[in-house]
Amino acid sequence: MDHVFIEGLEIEALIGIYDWERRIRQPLVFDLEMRFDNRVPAATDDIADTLNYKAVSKRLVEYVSQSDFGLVETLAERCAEIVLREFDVDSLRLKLSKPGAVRGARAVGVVIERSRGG
Ligand SMILES: Nc1nc2c(c(=O)[nH]1)N=C([C@H](O)[C@@H](O)CO)CN2
Repeated sequence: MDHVFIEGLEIEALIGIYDWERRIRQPLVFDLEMRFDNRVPAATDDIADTLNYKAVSKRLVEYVSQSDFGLVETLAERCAEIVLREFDVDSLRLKLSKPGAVRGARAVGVVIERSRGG
């Protein structure tokens, strides 16, 4: 099966469990792999037949920029729900990285895999 992907989408958000984190915005990086049959848009060459990665990115930027969760787990789950509900995607893999959150690590975060209806 094919995928459409978004790699390294950087969005600033209020995120974290510590008091100091509630007063600043931090960069987050999103990587998504969304299952989608690309044969139709390949045959028609029509953007209307695609899973439009620009539209998905725009929606995530809109949502994440105004979010204020404590855990990256919660934000990742909400983002996956939005993509599955609002776009023609049956399943996806989403990696949410929080760069610089742990000294010595380039990034920390979560990877989740979700499908419609489970
Ligand atoms: N599994 C998680 N562990 C931690 C989280 C988190 O969201 N999920 N968050 C923090 C702090 O906010 C941290 O990022 C501050 O450096 C710690 N552990």
